[in-house]
Amino acid sequence: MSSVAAVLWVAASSPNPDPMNTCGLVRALESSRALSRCQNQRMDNGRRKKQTTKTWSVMSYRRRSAVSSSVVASHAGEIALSSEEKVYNVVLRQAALVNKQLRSASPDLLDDVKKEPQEIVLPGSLGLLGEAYDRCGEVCAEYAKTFYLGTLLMTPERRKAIWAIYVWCRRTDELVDGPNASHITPMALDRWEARLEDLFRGRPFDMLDAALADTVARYPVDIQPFRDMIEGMRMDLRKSRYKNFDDLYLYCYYVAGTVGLMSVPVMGIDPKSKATTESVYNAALALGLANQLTNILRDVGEDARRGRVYLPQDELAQAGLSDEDIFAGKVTDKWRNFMKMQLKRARMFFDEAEKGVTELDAASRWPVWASLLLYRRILDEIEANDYNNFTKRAYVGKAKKIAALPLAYAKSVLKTPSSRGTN
Ligand SMILES: CC(C)=CCC/C(C)=C/CC/C(C)=C/CC/C(C)=C/[C@@H]1[C@@H](COP(=O)(O)OP(=O)(O)O)[C@]1(C)CC/C=C(\C)CC/C=C(\C)CCC=C(C)C
Ligand SMILES: [Mn+2]
Repeated sequence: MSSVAAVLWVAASSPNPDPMNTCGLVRALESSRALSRCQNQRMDNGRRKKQTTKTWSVMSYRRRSAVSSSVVASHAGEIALSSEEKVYNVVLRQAALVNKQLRSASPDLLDDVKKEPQEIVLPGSLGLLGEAYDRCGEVCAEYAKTFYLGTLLMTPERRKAIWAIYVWCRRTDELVDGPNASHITPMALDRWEARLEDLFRGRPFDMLDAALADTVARYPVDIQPFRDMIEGMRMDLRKSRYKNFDDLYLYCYYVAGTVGLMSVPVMGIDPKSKATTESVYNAALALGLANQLTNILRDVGEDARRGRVYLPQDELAQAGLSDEDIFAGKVTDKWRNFMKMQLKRARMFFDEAEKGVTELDAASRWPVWASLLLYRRILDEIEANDYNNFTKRAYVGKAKKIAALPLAYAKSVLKTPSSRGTN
């Protein structure tokens, strides 16, 4: 197994977007990923590849609720894929990449999984990769303290990789949500995507990209969810209304479901798990969707003040509501009833996600349970605010947050794959 050298080149004057202003001079890093490849192979050894069959529970809820059909017939009579089906193809692609890793008997399994052998070239002085990961950890600790603490339970290799993914997601979000958001154009997002393609080819642009380049070379992480998150940011630039849930589903997948698909290849699946790889990825997707739906329900007033209504227009109309009611911001019975339905759907996605957390590698379960419980609590707070999400921000207080942590820990140790069905 060869150790790999990597180059990180950064031009301070480059036109490339740099959401966290980390551009510096040309740097050189070297990484030896031989050891981690072996560890990585071990992590899923013993887990046999399983038959992939779709679990349709959330989808069937959507069918029952007649919010939108799964397959949409176009005017020309062609069958167009629904958002769920488009997204499901990405789930299958990611699950296939992981399964390919499981099947591979070669110690150089990742070179086998990835289409071409990875060589990250970082000219100049060597050995800065550790520094790059440390910086990712600092960013993570600064932006998401609880989550950062949770990652400390993971193995050092996995924790660093999750930090690198977190930082890339945060930087991507900052492009459209950060202080320079008003200057961001679709062209800037195209450049950000070109940087992404480069880092997946082992040509990172800066230090933080180099950490991610190293991560995606070590773990079976597909590029598509990353491309799709950028697509979500493009969507945010060009669109401020969602005609139905199918439309909203795609947006939620782009900006949050993708995070689940990026994270699980690093977090790992418990070798004792009897679940299919695909079902675990579906659960990861569901947690991202649940989080984003919750985010949308919490921020209705704030978004309206920015001229944005993420709630499905057809469902608003069915409830006898319109954008004007949202801009007026009055909590009426119509609004309460509408919100009850929205909360119910978000909770169904959380329920779907729970099935998958149990299947994760033991050390990864706690941070995921903590994030799930804390985010789901926001829905309870919306209820406690009598559905006033126009002027009150649903917030989980410190005491409730702290109380959720041991509960998350208990779930992560008591709900194990082998005791599934009994808990
Ligand atoms: C353990 C854990 C939570 C790991 C995920 C780590 C990770 C890579 C997080 C990246 C998050 C991020 C910066 C996303 C960018 C887009 C974004 C901001 C999405 C919203 C997050 C909430 O952030 P916030 O409340 O700060 O929102 P504002 O920016 O203020 O508007 C999202 C709502 C989505 C985040 C989505 C997740 C954390 C998905 C989690 C799913 C998994 C980790 C998969 C777990 C596996 C199973 C099997 C269930
Ligand atoms: Mn945001």
